[in-house]
Amino acid sequence: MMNSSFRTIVFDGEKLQLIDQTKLPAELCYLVVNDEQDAFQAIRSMKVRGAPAIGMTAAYGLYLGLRKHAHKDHEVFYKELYVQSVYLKSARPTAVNLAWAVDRMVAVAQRHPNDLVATTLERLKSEAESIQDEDERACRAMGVHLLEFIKEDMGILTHCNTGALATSQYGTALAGFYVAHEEGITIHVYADETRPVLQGARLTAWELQRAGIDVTLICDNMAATVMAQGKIQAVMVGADRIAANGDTANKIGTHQVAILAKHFHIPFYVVAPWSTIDPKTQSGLDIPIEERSAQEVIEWGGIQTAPKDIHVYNPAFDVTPHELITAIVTEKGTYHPPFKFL
Ligand SMILES: CSC[C@H]1O[C@H](OP(=O)(O)O)[C@H](O)[C@@H]1O
Repeated sequence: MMNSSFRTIVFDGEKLQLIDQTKLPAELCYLVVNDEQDAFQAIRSMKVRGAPAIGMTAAYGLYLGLRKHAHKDHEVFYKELYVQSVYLKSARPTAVNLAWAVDRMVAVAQRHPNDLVATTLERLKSEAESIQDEDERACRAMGVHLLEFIKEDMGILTHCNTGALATSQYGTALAGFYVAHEEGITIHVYADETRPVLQGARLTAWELQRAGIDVTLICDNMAATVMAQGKIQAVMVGADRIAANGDTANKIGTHQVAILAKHFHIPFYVVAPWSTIDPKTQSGLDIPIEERSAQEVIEWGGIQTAPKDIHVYNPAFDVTPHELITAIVTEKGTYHPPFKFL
């Protein structure tokens, strides 16, 4: 398994700790999550982010939140389970992994309606741990599958952060880079800085540099230039929700990278665990897109970078139409067009 020097989500059976990703790259520090409210805040404020990571955090948050109600009677406990699950799912709307993980926790309780509250709590704890264990295995498998598309000396452009910080270990698209590195394959990664929250600059650049993988940071508006210069042979990105027809919601700016890749005849790969596929969502038109605060756009680190009271539009994600996607790589294998996830 990957010899990463950090773990994004650490649960010791009692206490949940998360890397506070808003502090990176200046500081690597952990915050403690005590209950569902802490989990909600950590997700909403993007102290933890990345589709699989927010799902795992919500699962643990639900367990920790319900632990406070261990002494309540069965009916009250179940009511609390439903209230907390709805609350946690509302923290961020786009990444389906969040609702998927919470629904999986609720289903465990529903499967054993006659259990004592203490037994249900044990089941919830072990379900949250299973979600994390499965994510770790899925990430490694995605990395192995990606080797089919990664060749020696290749230049690969990525957008946002899809690494160990966004998952339990390895990541999704970045899993391919880590596995290639383990195999002794040299790659040259170009990381878009990813305005406005800078996941590429703050997180991807930090992770890959720390792992000894060759990474070059570029501003988002430089992607066409590096492609035109022949530096990029593949684009690999993650996903927050993949609709039944393959339309993919990912970090804002992904769609324009996909358009550029098509223009320059560069393959464009989406890499995500199976839990990111939402067969109930027919197409990208049905994916809810989170809009975030204007503050993210008009200031950075407390410094004003735009006129006060300027109109701001800040969608956190966009949808890449399936026609622009060369293949979708999951832990189960690689899917080529036409995509049909039922
Ligand atoms: C491995 S999924 C990563 C996914 O999450 C990002 O969004 P955010 O930082 O807002 O949580 C982005 O869309 C990535 O592709």
